[in-house]
Amino acid sequence: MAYSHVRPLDVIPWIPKLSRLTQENPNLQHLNSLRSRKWLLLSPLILSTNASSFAALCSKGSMAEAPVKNLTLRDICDRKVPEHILKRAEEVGYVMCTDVQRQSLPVLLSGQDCVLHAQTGSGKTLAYLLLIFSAISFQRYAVQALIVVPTRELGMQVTKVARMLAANSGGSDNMHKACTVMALFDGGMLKRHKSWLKAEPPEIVVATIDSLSQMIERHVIKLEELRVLVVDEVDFLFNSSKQVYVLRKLLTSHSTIERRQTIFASASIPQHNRFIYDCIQHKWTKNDVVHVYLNPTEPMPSHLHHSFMICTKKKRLSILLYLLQKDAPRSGIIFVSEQSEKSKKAGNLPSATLVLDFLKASYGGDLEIILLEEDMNFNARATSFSEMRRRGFLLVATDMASRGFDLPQTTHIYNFDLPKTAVDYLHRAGRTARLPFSADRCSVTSLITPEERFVLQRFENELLFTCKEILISLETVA
Ligand SMILES: Nc1ncnc2c1ncn2[C@@H]1O[C@H](COP(=O)(O)OP(=O)(O)OP(=O)(O)O)[C@@H](O)[C@H]1O
Repeated sequence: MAYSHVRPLDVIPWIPKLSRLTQENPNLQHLNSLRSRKWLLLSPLILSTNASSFAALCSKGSMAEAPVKNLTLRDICDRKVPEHILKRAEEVGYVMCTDVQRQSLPVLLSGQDCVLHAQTGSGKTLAYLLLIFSAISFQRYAVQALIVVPTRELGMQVTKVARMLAANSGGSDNMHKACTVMALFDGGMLKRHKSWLKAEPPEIVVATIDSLSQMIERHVIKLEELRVLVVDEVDFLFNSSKQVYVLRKLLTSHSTIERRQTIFASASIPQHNRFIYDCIQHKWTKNDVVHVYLNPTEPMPSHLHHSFMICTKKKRLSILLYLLQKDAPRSGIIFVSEQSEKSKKAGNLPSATLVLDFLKASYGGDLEIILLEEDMNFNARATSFSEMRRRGFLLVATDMASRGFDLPQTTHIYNFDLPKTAVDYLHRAGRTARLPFSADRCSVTSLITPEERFVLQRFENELLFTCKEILISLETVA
């Protein structure tokens, strides 16, 4: 079901619309009864469509059968998003709306603040970028949209999509100024950015919190003209003790809710009702913020297949090799945990090194073996990232690769080490099954010890999925 759960507090701005609709149309009378309940289920998209189509949806009683399912991006964005941006989106293959785009774009384009809460790989990035292109002026030299991201790699991806859409924004007649998108990530380029920001401020900035805070402190970036603020992977940023202070300041002191539209996006917002309450209380968003919440009963894509294999720590490497040979992934990610201080002191090798060295010595397949972890320097990380985009890969990575990475050719995820939390599991799993209209079955396989079975079971209960055990005779594995 594609409805959003909204508390009475959040629903206040919608009530007049609801009562107008029910007066106009007797089919909707039963909705009145909902008002007396503690929870109200309603869809912002439905409320923004006309009364008769709303009635049709209600009488069918299911969004799955709704006629609006086949909307194109143009149906929703026409005359709101500049024509050349829409054309460009179509050229690169963004024609039909994904579910989250269908539900959120009417809300976003109406100017309301929004919490975008939908599965990994559902297309949240394009939804907020289309809003940005509708809200900024291409003729003004000022930072008008800011997208805050947790990692440089996610930032590079968002920048790439934004630049792709903005290509040709200057128009063939050269009459208009082209829209510029600045990537502001830590990594030694900040000097050049400083002059750029002063001389010719870009319309859109994509930034990590650290670099942004440096630019704000030095008064290099000016946010007076900010129209749209997007915080991507919002739960991650609010959870990080390093980032949360700057983020709060950005939301309340460096810009104000009256002048900007605020969008928070993530596939996981634990205690989302509490979060929305906080958004309003702390004035991170306006009071009528809309929570667009898709698939609450299915937080992960349905075409994802989950399995696990029980083995001892000693056997894990050879089991991993066995699985890689059996699965023959198009591309795959092997997630390992960061090494603990205790393990470092004991002189053990980190999982990342163990797996990398083992695969380099024994894999023998066609895929490129690549490492990506927090401790790598900027250049090494950038090289790994661009290599992954060029060919099939087996990426060995810590959880830094679990948020927002969009590598659609990834068909298999392996949890060499089990993630710490269900939210981490969800984001790791979300690095596959990312092609919105594909029916390919992708998979997540966890290698666990017998003692870890109950942890995985807890994730299954929390994320509402079932994990199947792979049973093989361990003797068949070298
Ligand atoms: N309308 C569309 N038509 C076709 N492909 C789309 C459309 N919208 C998005 N995509 C593609 O879907 C993939 C996932 O999109 P995106 O990265 O925005 O997901 P997300 O919701 O931000 O996921 P995550 O929560 O993991 O960051 C991308 O490869 C993107 O190009």
